[in-house]
Amino acid sequence: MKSFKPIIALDFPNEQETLSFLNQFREETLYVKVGMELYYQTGPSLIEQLKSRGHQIFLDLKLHDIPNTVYSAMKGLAKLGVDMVNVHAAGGANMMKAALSGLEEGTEHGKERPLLIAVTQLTSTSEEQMKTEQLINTSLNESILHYARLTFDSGLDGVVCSALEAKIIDQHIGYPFIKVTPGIRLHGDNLHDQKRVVTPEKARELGSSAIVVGRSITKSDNPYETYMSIKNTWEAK
Ligand SMILES: O=C(O)c1cc(=O)[nH]c(=O)n1[C@@H]1O[C@H](COP(=O)(O)O)[C@@H](O)[C@H]1O
Repeated sequence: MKSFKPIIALDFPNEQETLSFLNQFREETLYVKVGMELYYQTGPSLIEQLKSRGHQIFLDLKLHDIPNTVYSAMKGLAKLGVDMVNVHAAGGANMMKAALSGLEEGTEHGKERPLLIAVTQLTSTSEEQMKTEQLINTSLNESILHYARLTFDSGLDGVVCSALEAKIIDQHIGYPFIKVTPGIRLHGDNLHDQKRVVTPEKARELGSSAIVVGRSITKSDNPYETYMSIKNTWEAK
């Protein structure tokens, strides 16, 4: 199974804040996540800078549109040479297959295709919300497993879910299938927007392939030390 460093979510509003945050890490090469907040302000030029500093990149734009649009968008994103991208599994099997074709066709000859994963249920969603707002009348785990199966059958590399669901996915879906898990909180964190949360230790125990950590690092008093301590815990497998 591929092993990933903890992925730092660079949820910043501009390039300046992002680079000054990264400067604290000196020579350390990181796996970073660029999401909508940052990418919509900085676009491909920031991606180039991150690559030139040696960082690996998860470009988290969560595409969800008709298959043709997602195909064309992915074909363009493949040219950025990032390591991982994502879609929403709720877009359906045809959309996910179109995303994969776009990526395959857009990847430069001789280069590796970015990994493609699909969001199952956002980690900010509770079972109650899923039932009342999405009108999905199964358990949260059933819904996540259903989306994970659809993702696997569509040929993608893995899913985004909470580490709480990693085991059930492993039990029902063949390997290798990546479980990228945000919703990571440290003891003492005072952040309450995510609903399905676990600590890095617990995520490791539960079989997560990669943890995504944002504010617990970016808003900490000493981001470098917080990151290194999470990394040490994560790597003590
Ligand atoms: O796709 C994601 O990365 C994602 C999916 C999900 O279900 N939940 C989730 O929190 N994320 C992202 O993971 C990061 C979590 O940030 P923190 O809550 O600050 O650790 C954010 O950048 C979210 O956009």
